[in-house]
Amino acid sequence: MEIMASSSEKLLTGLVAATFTPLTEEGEINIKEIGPYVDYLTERQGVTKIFVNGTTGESMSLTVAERKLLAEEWCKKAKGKMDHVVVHVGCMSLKDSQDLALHAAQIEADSIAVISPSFFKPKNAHALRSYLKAVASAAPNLPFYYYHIPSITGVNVLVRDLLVGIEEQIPSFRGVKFSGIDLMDFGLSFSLMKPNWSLLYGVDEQMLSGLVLGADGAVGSTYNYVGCQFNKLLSAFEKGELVEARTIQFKLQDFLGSAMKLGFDVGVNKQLMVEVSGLSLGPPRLPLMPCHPDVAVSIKQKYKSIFPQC
Ligand SMILES: CC(=O)N[C@@H]([C@@H](O)[C@H](O)[C@H](O)CO)[C@@H](O)CC(=O)C(=O)O
Repeated sequence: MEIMASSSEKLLTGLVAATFTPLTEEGEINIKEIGPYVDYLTERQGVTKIFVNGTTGESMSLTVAERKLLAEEWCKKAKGKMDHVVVHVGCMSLKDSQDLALHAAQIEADSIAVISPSFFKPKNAHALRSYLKAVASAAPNLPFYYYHIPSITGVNVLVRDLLVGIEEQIPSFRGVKFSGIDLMDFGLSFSLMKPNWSLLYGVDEQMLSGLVLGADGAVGSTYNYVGCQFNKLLSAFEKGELVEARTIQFKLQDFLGSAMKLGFDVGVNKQLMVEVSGLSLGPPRLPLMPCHPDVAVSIKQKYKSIFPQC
């Protein structure tokens, strides 16, 4: 079995934006918007790590060919400007995931992440580990992350159960993107962590709680447009300035609380990114519905009142 050279490998830490997928108004991939998107994140938000083709990127609504095109363009445009590109390669079919994992290695992505299949669900940690191992084997030299998001997949295998012995099954395993709200599972997972793994938290409105428990960083959709504030939260936390860190966290909770009352979902979130960044990202793909203009305007007003400097 091939073992990764790990001496030069950096831990995945800090803020990682889960990117939206730019589409044209007709619903095709809008590849030309990716360059400006990378510049917006690095120059305006101070975000230099991205998680592409994930939930926010509507990966499960895209074809394998579209996902390859996107992954390739994100890697190309991020080169020399960003520090890390994680390509999410999870699919319903193991073969598709293996194909995408191999492709991610060929285009020199920094790492891959895999969500659990959710039509036929793994029944337990052993089944999920076996599935992840089969995907990872297609790209054995790429750092590999499990993407835990039970609210969407309906797969409730505890991360602390999944991690048991996983390094023997998947030598390229490097950690978890934990987009769940079970902070006990998150906390107990740390006892199984290896020094070269990262545990990244994925519920933006509770990021500070994740940090308090030991999160190495955070992956989320809102870091696309409030990354500048959340970098401040991270540095306040690192300096032990908890009051400042809480103040920023409460602001995001205030903002998202209002957005949720208006039906916040990936479609609304995407439109908000359009309004805030000026990028042309198009509508979401069906079955997600485009955001009603009045909703976007009202959420943007709230956004501007809370985050005037972003
Ligand atoms: C369910 C969901 O979409 N969760 C988001 C969060 O960033 C979420 O949008 C945020 O916490 C607001 O609820 C991320 O965890 C998803 C994500 O990182 C991804 O797009 O892969």
